[in-house]
Amino acid sequence: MNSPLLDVRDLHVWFDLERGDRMHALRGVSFAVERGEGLGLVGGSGSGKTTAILALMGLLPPTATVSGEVLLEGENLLAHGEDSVRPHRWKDIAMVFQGAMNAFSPVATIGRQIAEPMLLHGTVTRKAAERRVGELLELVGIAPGRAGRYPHEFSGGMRQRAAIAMALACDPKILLADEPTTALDVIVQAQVLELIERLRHELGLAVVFVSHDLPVVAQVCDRIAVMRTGRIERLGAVEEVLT
Ligand SMILES: Nc1ncnc2c1ncn2[C@@H]1O[C@H](COP(=O)(O)OP(=O)(O)OP(=O)(O)O)[C@@H](O)[C@H]1O
Repeated sequence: MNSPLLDVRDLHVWFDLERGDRMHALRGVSFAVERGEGLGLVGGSGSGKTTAILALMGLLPPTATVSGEVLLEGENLLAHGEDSVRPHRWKDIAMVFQGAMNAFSPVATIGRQIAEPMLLHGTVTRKAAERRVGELLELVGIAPGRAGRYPHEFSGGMRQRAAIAMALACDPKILLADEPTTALDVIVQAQVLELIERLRHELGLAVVFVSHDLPVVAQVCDRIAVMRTGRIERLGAVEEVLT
């Protein structure tokens, strides 16, 4: 009964390259994440961190072949391709993309961009979406009144908070955050880390925190997985891995 929230088993990813070559990017990755837990995924450039979390979201490009199991509360998101993952994407498992703070369109307000996915799903009225945007902004420490502002009126740290708010729109159980503090200065980075920490505690949100920066990850995670060339080389409590 006590199964983990997320249980990743023997995950492999191959990318088709030109001339029929294939690149074996993930080579049997296994890890579990408990409810409310913070797991850090660290490793150098090209070690497979982004590939791993895109595989969990079912968002790899069509050139990718995936094998293994991604069990979310016991249900395998890889069982039947897109049909298996679609009902859970954003609703149960959500992601903040690398560089998300720079991914907002310059021509629409932050509030509209956060509301857009909710309106597209057609599950909420415009009024309810507006209310939810206000709640989400408040949750990440942005005054709801700022929903009508444009991205260029926000600092980098605020745009990153807004990107996190957007990922939380459907109240997921687990958030995958790809380098959420890279490109922020040290003080703002600390504020975003603090936010993620608070969300974990307030919402009982599990977080997979992807970074190349071990000390940063150590601040907000319970356990750390160290990746190298498509494999998890070490996995353990923060103190264990740091020593
Ligand atoms: N679409 C793709 N087609 C071919 N190879 C890819 C593709 N995406 C990633 N790769 C390769 O897979 C390996 C893992 O890349 P990935 O982006 O997951 O690493 P990463 O650990 O997230 O690195 P970074 O910290 O630089 O983002 C790399 O060798 C990369 O070149």
